Amino acid sequence: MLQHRFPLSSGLRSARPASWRRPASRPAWRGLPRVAQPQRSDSPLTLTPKRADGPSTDLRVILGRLVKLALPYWQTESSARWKLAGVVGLTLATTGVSVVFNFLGRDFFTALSEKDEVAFKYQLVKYLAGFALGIPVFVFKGYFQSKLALEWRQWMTERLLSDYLEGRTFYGLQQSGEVDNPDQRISSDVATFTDTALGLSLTLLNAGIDLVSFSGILFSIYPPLFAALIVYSLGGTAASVALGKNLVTLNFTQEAREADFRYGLVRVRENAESIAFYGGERDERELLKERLQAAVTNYLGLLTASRNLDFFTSFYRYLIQLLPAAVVAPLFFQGKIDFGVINQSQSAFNHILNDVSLVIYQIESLAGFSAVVDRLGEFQEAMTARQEQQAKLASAAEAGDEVKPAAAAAAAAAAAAAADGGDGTAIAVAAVAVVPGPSAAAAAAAAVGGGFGAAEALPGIQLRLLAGGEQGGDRPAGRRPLLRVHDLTVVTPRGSNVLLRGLDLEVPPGSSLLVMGPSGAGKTSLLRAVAGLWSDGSGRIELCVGGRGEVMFLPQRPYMVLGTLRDQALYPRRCGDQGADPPTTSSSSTNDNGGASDGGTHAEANGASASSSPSPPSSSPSPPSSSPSPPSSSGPLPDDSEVLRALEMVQLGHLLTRYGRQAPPPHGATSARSNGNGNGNGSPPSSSGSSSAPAPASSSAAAALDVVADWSSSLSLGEQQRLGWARLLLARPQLALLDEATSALDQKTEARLYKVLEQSGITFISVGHRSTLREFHRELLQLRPDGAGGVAWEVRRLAPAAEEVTVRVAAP
Ligand SMILES: Nc1ncnc2c1ncn2[C@@H]1O[C@H](COP(=O)(O)OP(=O)(O)OP(=O)(O)O)[C@@H](O)[C@H]1O
Repeated sequence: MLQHRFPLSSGLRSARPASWRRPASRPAWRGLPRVAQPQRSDSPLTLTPKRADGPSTDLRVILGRLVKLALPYWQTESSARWKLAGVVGLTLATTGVSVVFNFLGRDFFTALSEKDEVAFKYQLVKYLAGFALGIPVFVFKGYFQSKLALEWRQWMTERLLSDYLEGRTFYGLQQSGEVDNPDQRISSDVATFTDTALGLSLTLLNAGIDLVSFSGILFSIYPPLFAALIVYSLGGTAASVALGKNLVTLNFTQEAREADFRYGLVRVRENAESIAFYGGERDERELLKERLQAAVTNYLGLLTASRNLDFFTSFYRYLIQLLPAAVVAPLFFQGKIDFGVINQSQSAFNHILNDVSLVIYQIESLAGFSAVVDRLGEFQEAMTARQEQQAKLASAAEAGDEVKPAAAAAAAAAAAAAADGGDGTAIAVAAVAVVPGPSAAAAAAAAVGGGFGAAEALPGIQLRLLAGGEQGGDRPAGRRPLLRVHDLTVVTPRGSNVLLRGLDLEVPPGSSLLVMGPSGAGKTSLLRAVAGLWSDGSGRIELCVGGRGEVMFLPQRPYMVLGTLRDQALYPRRCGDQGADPPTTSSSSTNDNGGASDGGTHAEANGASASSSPSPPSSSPSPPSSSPSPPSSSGPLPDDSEVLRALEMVQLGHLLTRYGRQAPPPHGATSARSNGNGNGNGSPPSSSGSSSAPAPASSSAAAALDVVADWSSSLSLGEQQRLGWARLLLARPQLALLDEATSALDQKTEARLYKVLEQSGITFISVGHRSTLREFHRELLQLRPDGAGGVAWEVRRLAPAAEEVTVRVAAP
């Protein structure tokens, strides 16, 4: 008899790696890949801290997550609803075809038993015709179902991706370690989810209709047989649910262990050179073996649990095989039914058994599926919580809420006290507040107790992106600070350690600030806070720039993207979305400070520090005439001539020669984006690209821009740093944050790069250890241990050297 039931698996699943699948011979396995639980945080294999509980086994939680994950696609996409209706129609048709086959089979076997050759031939033809018409229904149903699942998967993956990459959620999740292996969840778990959710829903629907159709048939043949079947299958279902319960946890764990193993291999690939230099192969092998062992051990547990369940399901399945024939046979012997009816009852019986025993046969698939639902639900909830938290901070910043007035008042009092003490050098003083108030109390506790857990009461750092007129009160445009830091306390993620406390700072447009201090003092963390990456702590950071794209960060080891040399130079402007997405800001508007340097004077007293910043030195440069003033980070993409010029300016011309030789033959012009410009006069690249009279870019140099290589391993660190500087010159943000961005360069190159940067009019803040950096900056923020486990800070004016003066200093 034709078996009409199609398994849940589809083409999608077969595209996934086959590792850890159960042996194909095992009958109960319907192909769902194993899904695992997050590891306990005490596991030596844990890459990031993970939640301490396991997967949820609460049916209500799982169902709630299932609905939240599944509904949006069908609610949003009307075309998907139509397609689903089509697939449901085909599913119903398969049941209809099954019923027809059931009757065809009855007549076929009856004709056979009656030795009626003519009737037999006729029934045979009818049966074959039924195959010809019915089988395509099954095939098309499977095809369209898989196609719809694939479309759903694409939609859902794109949605998760945009949530993940929006508002730097990916960074926050990585820092907090809330969810393990997000990559696995986005790629493999979504595929499993859509594939199974659709397959399972249709299977359930099919089973329901099937049950109704064949119950009628079986009931009409022999009601006691029908009743026995229902009792048998319901009892079996209850037993299999009890036996298969721990499969959810085992599946959950398996997925995480496999992801950890894979991630270990990826790290070896990404850090091949360092590992080779260290000769760390043995350690890597041991680590990978440990991870493999963890996956194998869990899988053995999974196999054992499946084996035990299989004992039950196999007995259940095979025990019942003879029952219908045995029960109905007496009726045949009594001549009450034809022989074909025995076959028909067997077929109907199997159908109903499959329908009612769905849970038993699919228990392992269901266990895997609920683990997937749990992982994806948890992931989505973590992203939503993070985005809500960011939105709250942004709206608090927008409302201009004063987060800690008590602390500010205390700081002002401390400032006054220090001024009374009068040591003659302190123009402004900031202090850790010592009056009651959540953040003040936490900061004070941190100062005394080393900071662990102390930051929990801090309300978070407010980062505001201001319109030009908002900041600086009645100060004229162009004299308002580009960056203003007010009473800032920075705390490491999860509040484990308080770093800077009560920092007050102003950076005027066109100015430059050098941040120095011992390793671990919190220099990079300050930049993270300014860039909006860290929001744990308290205080306010105001950026008077045109958008988030107007702040650019240059790390010590620049990120090398996959792609061409041009892609490297233009990163992250390739997609033309710069300036968008300012999630942590209160307002996004054009800044009237622009990139122009006016030597902005800051004499404003702020609430916390009674500051009276002196004017920046008179030597502060006006933007050089060769350097176009407005920032272009939101302008059109630089063309090839500008890219070439920027690379020349950061002394990477040799790359153009080297890669120009390897470049593929030019296609038409040098490049679609090339305009043949390139003046090579050493001026910063112009966003207009037409104001200068450039020499034509050599075609081989321009062709070098199309070369694709593994840039992070084929360029030296110094070259990568210079490429980072080229990015900066091309993006021309209003504010650049440079974190030891010249550490791998010789002093001559470093001096040249800073000169070009200063000429460009970009305001910059550098973090560094070399004393030679002082000559390229106007102010210095010096961090040093305060002797009580915290960090004291001091702001000094640097140039001209003879007039160096302390501008602000933290109170002891
Ligand atoms: N993601 C993190 N989670 C917890 N602590 C962190 C994290 N990142 C940094 N820290 C800690 O915060 C402190 C300050 O780090 P930061 O990178 O700001 O120091 P730094 O002054 O830039 O040091 P260096 O000069 O060595 O680069 C260090 O003690 C560091 O261990």
